[in-house]
Amino acid sequence: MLRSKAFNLLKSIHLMAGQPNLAYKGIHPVIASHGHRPHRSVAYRQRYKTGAGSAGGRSLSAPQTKAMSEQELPGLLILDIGGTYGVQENIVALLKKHFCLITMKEFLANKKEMSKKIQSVFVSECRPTVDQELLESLPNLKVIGNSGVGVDHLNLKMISNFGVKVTNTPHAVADSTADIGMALMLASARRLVEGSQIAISPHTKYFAVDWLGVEVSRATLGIIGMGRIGYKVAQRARAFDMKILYHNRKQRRKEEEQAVGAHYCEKMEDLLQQSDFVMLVVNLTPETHKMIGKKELGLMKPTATLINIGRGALIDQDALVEALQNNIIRAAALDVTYPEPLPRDHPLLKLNNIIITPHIGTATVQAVQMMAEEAIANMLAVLNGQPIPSEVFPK
Ligand SMILES: O=C(O)C(=O)CO
Repeated sequence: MLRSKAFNLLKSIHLMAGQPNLAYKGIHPVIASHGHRPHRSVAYRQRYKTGAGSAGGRSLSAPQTKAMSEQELPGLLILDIGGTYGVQENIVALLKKHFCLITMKEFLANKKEMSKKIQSVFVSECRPTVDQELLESLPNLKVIGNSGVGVDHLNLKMISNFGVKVTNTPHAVADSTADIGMALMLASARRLVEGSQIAISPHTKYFAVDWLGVEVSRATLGIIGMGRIGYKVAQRARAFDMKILYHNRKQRRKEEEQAVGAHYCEKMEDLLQQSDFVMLVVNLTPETHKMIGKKELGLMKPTATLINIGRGALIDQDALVEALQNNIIRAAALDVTYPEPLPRDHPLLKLNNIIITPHIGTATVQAVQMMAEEAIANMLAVLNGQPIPSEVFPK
């Protein structure tokens, strides 16, 4: 119901703007209009009322923003500027067009005054997060804008009890995360990391036959979680002539299934038994926690590879270590682990049939920019009392 409402909304926006209707293809106006260029389309401005073309509501278009002093803009709490957890300078500049930025340090130094000003918090996936103490000290907080799709680091129920909304950025992350899934699959299949290490090592005598890989082309890919990202993975896999299986816990996706020629497996077990590559693309919830354990790994082919671009805790890592050590499965390729990063003495790091990347699903110049834009649009919608493009609700 909600999905179809959102779909119709996006559809009408595109029609209004005289653009081809991309919404049905899963292409969000932000992404569709931006590509690699930081340019806002009319559709984007109308939709999110951030540009000169916006009408009705409180527009934060360039002239109005100019007229407002920084102090008049709604206060937005960010962790920091720069550094490991901080917001990058270009994103700071973007946020500053619409908000009066307050860093955590500034907030803590002057809690009394700052707490009244702060109406929104900008958080990044998996970063130090919003706890009860912080919520209690922000009486005017209305929205937490998460930059990223996964919100498992936020206690949605508790936040909602404070009357605060949470939003995420499912559209902005989809392409880059699907790309990293493909990159991990290809890298693991063709043993790219090992190959690179050998090529740059002092040994000059090496033979490709010593580290044969497996082919991705025409192999069977089992996608667990055919949501927006899973579907994008399937679209890419089609170009490799892969046979695509998928399993969704709740909802069969017939339209997407037909569009990419995927086969639905009602039972995850069937997918695990038949796939050469199994890719996890699901959110972490109590139901999906450790959904891949000893039993599930045991069902996979000994020649199969497990790829995880969801969250680390979807997999029982002890069981994975055992499976990789005993060649129960061929290999694993993980963009996510728990914790992140893994302790340096973790047994997963001692294996040679694994690739681990440091949660870089959305680590592209474009995705970071688009996530910030989507988060801004969400937060402004909440503050302006407008329909919220991507709100996340507690279960
Ligand atoms: O958007 C997210 O939550 C991600 O983790 C992408 O890698």
